[in-house]
Amino acid sequence: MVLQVVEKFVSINGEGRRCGQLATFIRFAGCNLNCGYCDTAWANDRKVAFDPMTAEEVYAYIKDTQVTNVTLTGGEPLLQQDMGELLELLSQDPDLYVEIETNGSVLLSKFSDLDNPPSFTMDYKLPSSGMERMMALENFDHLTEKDTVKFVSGSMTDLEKARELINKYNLTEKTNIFISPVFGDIELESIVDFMKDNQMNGVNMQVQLHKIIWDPNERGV
Ligand SMILES: C[S@@+](CC[C@H](N)C(=O)[O-])C[C@H]1O[C@@H](n2cnc3c(N)ncnc32)[C@H](O)[C@@H]1O
Ligand SMILES: Nc1nc2[nH]cc(C(=O)O)c2c(=O)[nH]1
Ligand code: SF4
Ligand SMILES: [Mg+2]
Repeated sequence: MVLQVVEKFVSINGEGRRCGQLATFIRFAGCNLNCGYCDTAWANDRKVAFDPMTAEEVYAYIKDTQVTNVTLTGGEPLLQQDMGELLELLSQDPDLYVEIETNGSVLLSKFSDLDNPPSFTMDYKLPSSGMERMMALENFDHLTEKDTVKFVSGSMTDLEKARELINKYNLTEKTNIFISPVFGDIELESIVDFMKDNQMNGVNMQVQLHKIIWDPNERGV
């Protein structure tokens, strides 16, 4: 079996806890969701061209970059059949900090037997994505202080839902929380106002940095 890699590159991470730091990105083909706002829908096309790579080849590429932060993304990376093998391999290298972006529909419990698990950045898909029904709420029980829940918000309804979930599942006590705008779809100030109005302590607002530096549709950055 192989991993289906649609692009791999070094850039600054434009999202998450290590935003602004160099990272090696590996983007995998295919996704089980179809979010209305998806900025990488091209990677989910059934006919997308991919590089078939073994876990060892992906690891060799990462080491070759000499960049120690790694972001595995997609598409939905946790749907790759050999992802367990890759995560196992990466987890044995103490020099690497590995993040994996995942869409909230794949059970994280499947990956809980790793000795040194990656940092999971798990989206909860809010109403404006059109995919909320696919969310596996039990994933909230598997997140730790190493992980992140991300709420990509495109409307006030989305923000309300994020607030409700943060409170209901006590998420600020368990893990890191980010609220990000669906790029270009919501007034940035309205997110800050919402956070102020609702005393959202311990929550980070974040705008995708790479979309400010480069053209928002640019690939490989
Ligand atoms: C393309 S997804 C790939 C990983 C995984 N499928 C997921 O959705 O988390 C990577 C991240 O980009 C975010 N994203 C996609 N389109 C976006 C947009 N138009 N504006 C802001 N964030 C977006 C997703 O919500 C996710 O957090
Ligand atoms: N620079 C940059 N940072 C990112 N952080 C997460 C990304 C992603 O697509 O998952 C991403 C991306 O595509 N580019
Ligand atoms: S889950 Fe991620 S890759 Fe899949 S459609 Fe949604 S944003 Fe795009
Ligand atoms: Mg992206």
